[in-house]
Amino acid sequence: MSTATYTLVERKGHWLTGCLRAFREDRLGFLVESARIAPIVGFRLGHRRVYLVSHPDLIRDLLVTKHRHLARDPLVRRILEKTLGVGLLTSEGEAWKRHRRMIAPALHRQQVRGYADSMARHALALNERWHDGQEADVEQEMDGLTLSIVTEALFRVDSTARTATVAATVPALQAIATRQFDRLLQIPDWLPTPEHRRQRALSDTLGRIVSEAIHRRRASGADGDDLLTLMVNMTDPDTGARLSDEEIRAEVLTLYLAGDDTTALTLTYVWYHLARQPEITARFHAEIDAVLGGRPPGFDDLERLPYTRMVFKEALRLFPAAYLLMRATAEPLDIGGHHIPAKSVLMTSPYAMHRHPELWEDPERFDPERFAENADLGWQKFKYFPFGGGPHICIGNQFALVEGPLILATIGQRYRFELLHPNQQLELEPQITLGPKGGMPLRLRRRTPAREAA
Ligand code: HEM
Repeated sequence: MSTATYTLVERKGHWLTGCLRAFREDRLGFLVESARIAPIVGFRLGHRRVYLVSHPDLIRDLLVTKHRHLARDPLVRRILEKTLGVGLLTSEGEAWKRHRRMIAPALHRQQVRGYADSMARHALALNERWHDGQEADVEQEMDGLTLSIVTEALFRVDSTARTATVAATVPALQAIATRQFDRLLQIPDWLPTPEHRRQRALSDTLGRIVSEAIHRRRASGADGDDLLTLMVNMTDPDTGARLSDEEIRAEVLTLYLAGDDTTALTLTYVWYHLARQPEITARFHAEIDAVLGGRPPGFDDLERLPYTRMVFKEALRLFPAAYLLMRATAEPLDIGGHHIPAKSVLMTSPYAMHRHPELWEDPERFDPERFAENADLGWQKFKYFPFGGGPHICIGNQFALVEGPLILATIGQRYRFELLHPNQQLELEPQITLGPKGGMPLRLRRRTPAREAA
């Protein structure tokens, strides 16, 4: 735990709204600028008192050492709860601990190994569907791909029938939650607005699919290895209790919401950068061609694809999908030698930290070499934390770290990507996650991998 005193600077804003306007108009700019002002920057967003923490030692305090004194941000929690119910992203205290303890083994790296073939198979199917010269919104394509992968990991045997409904429902629910996050004033939940009715209907549709699938698993005493069957059969190691249907339903929806577009966005940014940087693309192609020689990759190939993994990690640095982590203080708290009052919001931004000039050389450059095995990183934990840290660290991080490189290696063998025009620029749109504004239109070029395996 850090006991030193760190500088705190107050950002003054409008007497009524504080820094709300700057935060809404250019959220990333505001976070990056504030992170460079001081290790702790205090400001108001409307009536909410906020502190942005931007020093690795203090981020450790926030996520690890002092996590017991902090809760999820109540606004975020309320919006998510309407969509998901009470699951890993919305529960607190003992309830959260119990769910985490039970679900973590299902997403352990050795368990994820069992999903690797399906990850590559779905990417191969996309290769077959695409054609040379096609112009595609790569963000949408990656989103569809990761959605079908999560669906199969969750439902396995009966995933195909579910995919179409889920594919229409999950993004629509995500879009509603995003709009609600961005709103200055929340509309009371009990008001039967068209948006609330649609949100309820979509959530019910998904809930029905999950409930039917749970019912089938329970009725047949199924013994499969999909996530749903694992959840149905799970018992709490301490108490022997099982998850209820309602709890499983919430966890399935949570895994969809947290696990689908985060990975899809990271992949989207990789393809964008490969389209811009031919030297990196050439090295990437050389590695996958040499290691795979045209065959689809499997879990055991990952170890022999270090450059592919480095490319994925660098995209997670420059474009961390979870660009802003938030906590709320239930009681007064000391952070970095300063008194933080109860009911304040504490934030830290992986996006701002991953681009901090005091921590990274030439931080805006996309350079996978930073993650080379023998590179001298001068590592400080919490200078790079795309999956967060501490007890709430992303439970799907091993899933993403297997899925991402496997998709890159499968698609990279058959396609390369081109910008639609040489001065095509990327504009970011920070919502719940960090997406590209207007999608990611790119041209697909079919390629033939070198045949010989190393
Ligand atoms: C590149 C992909 C991903 C990124 C960048 C990412 C990022 C994160 C981050 C930063 C957190 C911590 C949030 C906080 O501390 O407030 C988190 C939590 C979480 N993530 Fe991920 N995630 C990714 C993929 C996934 C996948 C594939 C799954 C599921 C299959 C998943 C499920 C979750 C869940 C359930 C939590 C809540 C954990 C808890 O509070 O105990 N994520 N993720």
